[in-house]
Amino acid sequence: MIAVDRGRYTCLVEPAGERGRRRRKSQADGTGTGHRTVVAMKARELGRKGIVVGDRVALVGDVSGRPDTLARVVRVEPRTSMLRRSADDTDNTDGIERPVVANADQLVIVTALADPPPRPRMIDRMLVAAFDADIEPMLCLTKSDLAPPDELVALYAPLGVPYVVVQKGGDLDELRERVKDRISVLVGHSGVGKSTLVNALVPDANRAVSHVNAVTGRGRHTSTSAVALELPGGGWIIDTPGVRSFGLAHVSVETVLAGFPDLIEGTVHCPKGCTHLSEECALDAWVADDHADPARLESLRRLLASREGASDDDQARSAADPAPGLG
Ligand SMILES: Nc1nc2c(ncn2[C@@H]2O[C@H](COP(=O)(O)OP(=O)(O)OP(=O)(O)O)[C@@H](O)[C@H]2O)c(=O)[nH]1
Ligand SMILES: [Zn+2]
Repeated sequence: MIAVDRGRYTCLVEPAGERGRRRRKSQADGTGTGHRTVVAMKARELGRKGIVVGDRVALVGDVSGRPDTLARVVRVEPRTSMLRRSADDTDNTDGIERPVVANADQLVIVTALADPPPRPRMIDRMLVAAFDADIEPMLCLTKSDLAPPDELVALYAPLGVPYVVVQKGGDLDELRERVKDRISVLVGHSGVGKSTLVNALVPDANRAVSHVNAVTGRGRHTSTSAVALELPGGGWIIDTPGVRSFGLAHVSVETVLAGFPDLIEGTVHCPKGCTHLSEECALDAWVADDHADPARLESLRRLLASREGASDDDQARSAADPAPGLG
C-alpha cells in the first residue's frame, strides 16, 4: 500500500508472474509502470486493525484498477518492521501510538548542515525511533555547500551510524547505492532539503505524487501523509511530511538507551530499574571519568525526561506549533 487518504488506500498490484517475488529491476520511468494502481477500502472483517503505508495487503473485489472502481483490503500481511510515533511524548495515558510506516528497512534521517542548523537531539530521537522500529538508521547530511559535516560526523560515525553528505545538484551516487533495492523512509524537518532529494532520486516524483493524489481524489500535492515512491534503480523511498515532533512515549527506557550505544557500558553499575535521571545513576561518574561526551548524556536525559512529562525544546516547539499527523 503506497498512500492513504481519508479511508482510501492506494495499492500497487504486481503483474501476474512477478507476484511473490521481489522485483529486482523496476521500470525505467519510476512510476511503477508494470504495476497496476488499485484503490481500496478496508473490508469490515479487518475491524479496527490499521493499515499503513508500506503494508502488504490482500485485495478482493474489483481489482481492475479502472477509474471509479473500489477493491477491498481483507488482510494485512505480517510486518517485518513498524515505525511508530506517539502523538507527543507525554500522551502515554491512553497508550496511543501511531504507526507511521510498515516494512521499511532503513530510516534516512535528513539533516541540513546549515539553514536550518542541525539539531542533534532530534537526530538522537530519530535514532531511538529507528531502533524501536527495528529499522537501520542512516544520516543524510544536506546543504554541504553551506557548512562542513565534520562536527556531526565526529558525533555519529563512532556510533556506527552510516552517513552520506550531499548538496543540491551534487553527486548522489553514494546515497543511490544505499537506497537501492531497499525500502527507505525519509524523515526530516521542514526545509532540510527533503523534497530536493526526493526529486533528484525519483525524477518523476511530482508526477507520481500527483498521480496518487488524483487516484485518491486528493487532486493536488499535499504533504500531510506518507507516500511511497519507486526508485528508478530499484527500491522505494517513503517520504514523510516535515517532522517537528516524533513522540517516543511508547518506547521503554531500555530502547531509548539502545539509541545511545556509547553510554550503555556506563549503566552496568546503575541500580536495578534505574531511570538514569536520579542521583543514584552511575552514568554521571562514568561520564566524569571521560568515558563519553557529556553532551551525549545530556541528550539521553532530555529524551528520557521528555517522556516523563518534562519538556525538551522539540516538545516545546511542537506544543506551540503542532505537527501535521503522519499516519
Ligand atoms: N544551499 C543549499 N540549499 C539547498 C540545498 N538543498 C535544498 N536547498 C534549498 O533549501 C530549501 C528547502 O528545500 P526543500 O527541498 O524544499 O526542503 P524540504 O525538506 O522538502 O522542506 P519541506 O517541503 O518544507 O518539508 C529550498 O530553498 C532549497 O532550494 C543544498 O544542498 N544547498
Ligand atoms: Zn542509571
